[in-house]
Amino acid sequence: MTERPLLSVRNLEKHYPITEGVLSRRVGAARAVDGISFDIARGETLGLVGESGCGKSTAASSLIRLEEPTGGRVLFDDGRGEGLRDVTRFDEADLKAFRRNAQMIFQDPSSSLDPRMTVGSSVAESLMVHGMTDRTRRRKIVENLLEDVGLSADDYDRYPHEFSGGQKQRIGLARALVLNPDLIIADEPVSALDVSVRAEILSLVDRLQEEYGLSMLFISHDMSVVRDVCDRVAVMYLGKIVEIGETEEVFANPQHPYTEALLSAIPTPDPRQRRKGIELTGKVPSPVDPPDGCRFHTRCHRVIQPDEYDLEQSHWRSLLNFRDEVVAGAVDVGKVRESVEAGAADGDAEATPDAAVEREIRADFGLPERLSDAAAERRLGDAFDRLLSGNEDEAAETLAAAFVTPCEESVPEFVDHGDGHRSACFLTARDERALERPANAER
Ligand SMILES: Nc1ncnc2c1ncn2[C@@H]1O[C@H](COP(=O)(O)OP(=O)(O)OP(=O)(O)O)[C@@H](O)[C@H]1O
Repeated sequence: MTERPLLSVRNLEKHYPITEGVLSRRVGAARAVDGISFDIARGETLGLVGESGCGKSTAASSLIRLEEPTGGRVLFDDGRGEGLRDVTRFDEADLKAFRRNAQMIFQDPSSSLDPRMTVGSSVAESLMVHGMTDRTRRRKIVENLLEDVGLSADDYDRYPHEFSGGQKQRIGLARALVLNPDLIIADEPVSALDVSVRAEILSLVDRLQEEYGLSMLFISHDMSVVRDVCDRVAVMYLGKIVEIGETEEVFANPQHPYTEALLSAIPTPDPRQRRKGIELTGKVPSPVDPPDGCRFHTRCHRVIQPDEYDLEQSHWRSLLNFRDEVVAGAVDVGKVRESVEAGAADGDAEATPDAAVEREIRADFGLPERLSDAAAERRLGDAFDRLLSGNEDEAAETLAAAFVTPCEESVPEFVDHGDGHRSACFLTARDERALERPANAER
């Protein structure tokens, strides 16, 4: 992106305090947004995508200061010739002007419509708040706008309950556009709508964005929606952006395993284009206690093995899942033993019950009866011996010492893949290093 951005978000943070007791003593924080940075150029749509709970809505409400950010800067060019100014330092007057210039569209359009007000009055309300006293003029502007979003001027005097979900979202768009903003933040604008009307609303958003020269932050958990409307996409995981780049490039050439997993979940009717669905196993972490190192390592299907092992990748993932569960005290050997014994009572007798219990646990975690790597198998066997003889703490210690991924030992930096495509994963960092040769080091 060469031109100066309209919006530049720098290390934005929003941490919610976790409190305890009658005195509300602060005992921790949910790091909902934990240092994200991105730019949006004039006329550009940036998608912010990720699973539910990764911090997308919090990012939106913090950058528009519906909630006060905990840290970072939000730089916005309000067109007054002063260039980028820091929204987080705006006083009331500046904030009012900013909110006129940066509007939000929500998932549920009904929530922002007063059922007792005609839709025309609802849309016209902010014109009045921002000083347009001429009623006839207000009505004219709103009628034109209603037509522009695919409704009719006559709808001005109707009430919200008379409209379908899709039509209400059209009203939401009219409300957002009435003050001629430069930036729209659309938070899951089509997720609550019937599939049949989603495409209509998305193409309307696309047209309006072009027509009004809008910049847009488009929040969605749905990669296929993002592909339809966004010029660039930022993939968010547990409060952090893990990959960002032009939509086409990220879709064609995803660099982060999390992006790859999200893309693999997109249904496609064309069997030639169908990607193999990637099943993410492992613990889903909480923003209150995010994992060390790369935050995705507890679920990553490509989690890196240390040099000392040479295991099938899915077995390495299973080993780490097993380690984490044993360390968390979540493997109930007694229960497995009971179920194995019940099976044996049904005639499926086993000579060595411990071996049967171990087999059952291995199967539960997707671990084979023997790992192909002898050293790893020895250590796993050792941990099983301790676990099955009731020494759970020792088993946990053995596993924690034997199986460590480099992904949990340090935080991956962003790697630049060109044209603003960046991702933060040790795998790509390693590949880039492997490609670097002294001969072209000066490039
Ligand atoms: N007021 C709050 N206090 C404490 N934690 C919160 C608060 N609001 C959100 N969170 C937590 O912050 C994290 C991010 O939530 P957020 O709603 O921003 O995610 P999201 O990606 O927009 O998800 P969704 O699509 O479900 O809305 C979640 O773990 C959520 O539980």
